[in-house]
Order: sequence, then C-alpha cells, then structure tokens
Amino acid sequence: MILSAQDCGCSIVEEGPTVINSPVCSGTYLFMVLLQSYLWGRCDISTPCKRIESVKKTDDKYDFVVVGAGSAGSIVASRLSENGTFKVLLLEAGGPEPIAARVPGFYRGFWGNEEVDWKVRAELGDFCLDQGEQGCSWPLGKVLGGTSVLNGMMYHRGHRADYDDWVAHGAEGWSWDELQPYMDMIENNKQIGTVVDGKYHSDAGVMPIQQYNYQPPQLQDLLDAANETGFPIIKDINDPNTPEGFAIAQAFNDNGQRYTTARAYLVPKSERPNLSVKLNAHVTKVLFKCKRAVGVEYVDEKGKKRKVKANKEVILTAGALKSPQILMLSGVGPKETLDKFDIPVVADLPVGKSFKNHCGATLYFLLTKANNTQTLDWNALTAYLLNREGPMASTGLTQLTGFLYSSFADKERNQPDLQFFFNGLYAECSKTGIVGEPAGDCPSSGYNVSANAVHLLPRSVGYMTLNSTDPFDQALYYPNFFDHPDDMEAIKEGFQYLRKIFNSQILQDKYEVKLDPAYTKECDDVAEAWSDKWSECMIRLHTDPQNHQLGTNAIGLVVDPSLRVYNVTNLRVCDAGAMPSPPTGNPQGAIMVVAEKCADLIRQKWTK
Ligand SMILES: Cc1cc2nc3c(=O)[nH]c(=O)nc-3n(C[C@H](O)[C@H](O)[C@H](O)COP(=O)(O)OP(=O)(O)OC[C@H]3O[C@@H](n4cnc5c(N)ncnc54)[C@H](O)[C@@H]3O)c2cc1C
Repeated sequence: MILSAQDCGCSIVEEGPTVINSPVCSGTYLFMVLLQSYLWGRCDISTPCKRIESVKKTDDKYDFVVVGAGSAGSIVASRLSENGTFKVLLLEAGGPEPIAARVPGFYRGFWGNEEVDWKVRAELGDFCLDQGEQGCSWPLGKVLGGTSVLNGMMYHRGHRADYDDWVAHGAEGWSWDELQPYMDMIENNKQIGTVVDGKYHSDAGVMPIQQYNYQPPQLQDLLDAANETGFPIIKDINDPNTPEGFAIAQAFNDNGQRYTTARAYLVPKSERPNLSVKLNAHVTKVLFKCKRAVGVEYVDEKGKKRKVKANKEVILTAGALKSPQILMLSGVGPKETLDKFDIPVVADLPVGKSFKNHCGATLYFLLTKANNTQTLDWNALTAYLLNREGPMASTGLTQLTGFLYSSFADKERNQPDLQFFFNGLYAECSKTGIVGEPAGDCPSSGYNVSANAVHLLPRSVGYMTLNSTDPFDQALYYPNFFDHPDDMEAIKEGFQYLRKIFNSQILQDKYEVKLDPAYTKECDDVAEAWSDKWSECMIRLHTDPQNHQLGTNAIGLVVDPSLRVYNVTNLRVCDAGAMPSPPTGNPQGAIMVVAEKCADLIRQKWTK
C-alpha cells in the first residue's frame, strides 16, 4: 500500500461512477481498481465532510428554483442562498460528481459515460465525417457540476471586444468594465505576482485558478517551436496587453485537483440550511399561471412526476442545449414549432434560433522518435498520492493554448479569432502501472499527438428544435458549420500556422514529426497534403466542433439584458444560451460572469 485510507472525520460515501471502467480506458482493470480506491481514501480529494447530499424529498415551495447544477447553476444557487433569507432549490438531472474526475489527468475519463454525460450528437451535415452516421459528438455534463466536470478547466474570460459585441446585440450593462466586479468575485488567482499581473486579476474570488503544477517536457518543446516560428510566447492569456500568442494556460484547479463550480461554490445543507440540492431530478417543464412562472415539474430518481412551486422566480441554468428544450416544452418558443407539437403557446419567441459554437478541425501527428509508452504508471500514481504532483496533476499537452489572428480578424480590436489546442500525454489509463508499458492505441513506434485550429468568431449560425414532446428525448441540433465560407477559410489559415509549428527545426530534430497517415489517407487521395483542397477535405473529415455552444436563448432575442424571458414574468435564463455572441476563448469564464451577474440582478430585485 502506498498510503492507507485516512480518517476524514466523516464517512466516505463511494458514490458516482469510477474511473475503473472509463470508456477511455476500456480493458484496464487491476491497477485502476487500486488507483480508484486510493483516491477514495484521501480526505482532500474525496472531501466527505463537504459532500453535497441530495435531499430525499423537495418541499412544496421555495423562493427560487434553479434548474441545472452546472457551471452557471451552481453559482446562481449558491449566491442566492448566501444571505440566508431566501429558500433556494437547485434541481439537477444527473447524480453526484465522480471523485476521479477531480484528477486533472483523467479529464477525458468520463466522456461518453452515460452516468454523467448526456452524450449529445449534432444532426448530420458535411462535417464530422469521421464520425460516420452518428454526427458530431458533444460531451455534456449530466452531473452535479455539469460540464465543469468534463471540461479541460482552461480559464479564459474572453477579450474586451467580445463584450462590446454583446452590448451591440442589446446587452446593455454588459461591457467589460461593467462586468469587472463579477470577474473579481469569481477569481481566486494563486499566481498573482508570479505568472499574472494583479492589475488584471483578483485573488478575492471563490474559484481557485492557477497553472497546473506539472508540465510534461514536450510542452516546452512546443512552446519553443512556436517561438522559433515567430509566434509570441506570452505568460498570461487573460492579460489584455497580450491577446495574441502561445502560453501555458491557467486552469480551475488547486492542490493538483479539478475545481468544478459545484465544488467551489456549493456548501452542504448542514452549513446552509436554506439551500437544498436535489439530484437525479429531470425538469420536464416550467409551470405557468397565465404568463407568470410559478414553479417546475420534474421527474425524480424513481420516475415519479413531482411539482414544486417558486414564490419568486424560476431560473433556467440547464445549458445552451437543454434550457431551450425545457422552454419549448413549457410553451415558450417559436409558434410554428409549438403548434407542430400541439404545445399551448405561452410566449412566441425565437428560442433555439441563434445557435452558435466555436468550430475547428484536428490534425494528427506522429512523433516518430518518441517512446510509445503510457504516461500513467506507478511512479505517476505515487507522485500524485504523496504530493498531488506529476503527470496525473495536469492535462498533459492540453494545458497549452495559443491565440492568433486570421486574415478575417480586425487586429485593431485585440480580438484574436483563432485558438489552438494540443492533445496528448494524458496520464489516464494503464493496465499494469508498470513503467514503460506500451500505450495500447498507438502504433509500435512513435507517439500520437494532435492539435486543433479553432475559429472563434464563426459567421455560420445554427438552430435547435424539438424532436418530440418527450422531455427525455434529445432535441435536434443543427450547427450549420461552414455554411458561411469564411469559417472554412479561417480554419485553413489555422492549419497553416500549425504546419509551421510542427515543421519547426526544434520539433523535427527532436521528434521527427510527421502527419499521421492513418488520419490523412482519405484526403491524400483527393489532393496534395496542405493544399487548399486537402485542407478542406481534412476539415470536413476531422471537424473539431467545440463544446462551446451558446446563443440559443440570447440576450436581445429571448431574454432581456436582465436575463428575464421576454413576454412572461418570474423566469430567467442564466447560462451559456444567454450569450448573444461568442467569447473569443474558452467560455466557462464568461459563463461564470453571466451567472454572477444574474444572481446579483435577482438579489437586487428581491432584496428590499
Ligand atoms: C470536453 C469539454 C471541454 C471543455 N473545455 C473547456 C475549458 O477548458 N475551458 C472552458 O472555459 N470551457 C470548456 N468547455 C466548455 C464549458 O465547460 C461549458 O461551456 C460550460 O460548462 C457550460 O456551462 P453551463 O452552465 O451553460 O452548462 P452546464 O455546465 O452543461 O450545466 C447544465 C446543467 O443542467 C443540467 N440539466 C440539463 N437539463 C436538465 C433538466 N431537464 N433538468 C435538470 N437539470 C438539467 C445538466 O445535467 C447540467 O448539470 C468544455 C466543454 C467540454 C464538453
């Protein structure tokens, strides 16, 4: 035994899915069983005394009912319950957070696990062709903490111009300067003065933010390659003076562990009796009295339909893909859709019509001189268990990112429209834990890494609509990627930037990098590598639709600048769906701002 289980002062409840049968690690067993049990036994990881317990039964009435305990909902419910006077209910369709998801190395470990992932698929189009008839895959958190349980934890809050764009869409009061206090309330930055400048960051907020405490050596090689290529290397992607460049990102983590918004913001009922959390509660509709939202209907873990009243407001925070479905099922949506499904119209609004998402494409490379071995082994596990350090304490190459301008961007606005991500070296699976164990999914020599070029200011606009009136049925999502030709062209430019990085002397000398032929062969048959035609083929084949969906209940279309749904009362939407245009970067930072401001607006209204 490396460490025996600790006495945490509260008993450990082994709930939620484990990493043992993670879809990413299928076939692994003994080592992962041991690893999982070691994780349970560490008090600071399993935090049994901070456990958010689901209430068995909800009361008849609350002041506020918040729907969806994800990135936004956990914040809204926490802030509303803070002063002790409001009685708040937070309803979540999923169950408890898997403890192993707190290990950054397992950041992909629960994708596709239906206990915590809605496993959403987009409708088919001329994109994501490598996924065949299934359509683009969108992992989406169905769990306490929502998608902050599955995401890459990268902290970015967008650029000043993003918020100017929001204001231009009618979001009065949402400029960068007006939102600054909310950004400060969020951020508990642990690297002010070392990595980031206190002028642009706060350490007084709730969410711990810093770089991971481990970087694989190959990460520095990639940074050196970007530098050799002539791209700026920056320290802080959130410093407004350095919008362009490559950097090791700061992330939502502390002590080598993921922080979801639920973990950072929610507190157990014993500490805050006026906040109740009900898990496995799937909200099926908002209940209206005339045009006033008066509560919600949900189906509990036993399949029983329940109703709960909201004396003051119902707040939807079910995310950009699910809040619009709940609205439509409740009679708030485009009249033609509601009529089609015989849903009585409460408010005729363009719900689901302005659906946007960042979109890019993936290039797969082989580091032909690198060893094809697992990153997770006994050494990595020991380093993590003893000190919360080593490969398990980071997301490998994924902590590196970069922002550049395509020829479609207006540089004067300091709003880069291309972002780059890198994938590989995850300490996520092992059969034996033996040092040097070959990585199962790679060829016998060479190490696979991949990189994504992502367009952040897409001109294509999609939509979503109902598939049926069954609330458990997936709605239909039409992202319309590449409908606007500029989006394809911008990603092609991104490909050329990545080509330069991977062709750099430093990477060639050290790793002899080449495109992995397993991923290019369809397009190699079409045209010469890196040509325009080849790039388009690759982009449609290996589309990388981000999980940054937004705009389905946008400010100015469906909700007003106070996030109140138009033409009804006592109902708000406070999640990614409310954002009228994309933040140019990873969106959780901006979504947290939406949630903080939403809670503040509600408090102002109901506090005398
Ligand atoms: C793989 C991946 C990587 C990502 N990486 C990053 C990153 O590094 N940085 C970043 O900033 N962003 C990242 N994102 C995006 C970011 O995580 C999401 O944009 C964000 O979490 C969305 O927040 P939300 O509150 O709008 O929705 P969610 O966090 O998805 O929360 C919605 C919640 O509502 C619940 N819900 C839905 N329907 C119902 C219902 N009917 N009844 C009750 N509850 C319901 C859901 O189960 C969920 O818990 C990533 C996303 C993914 C999937």
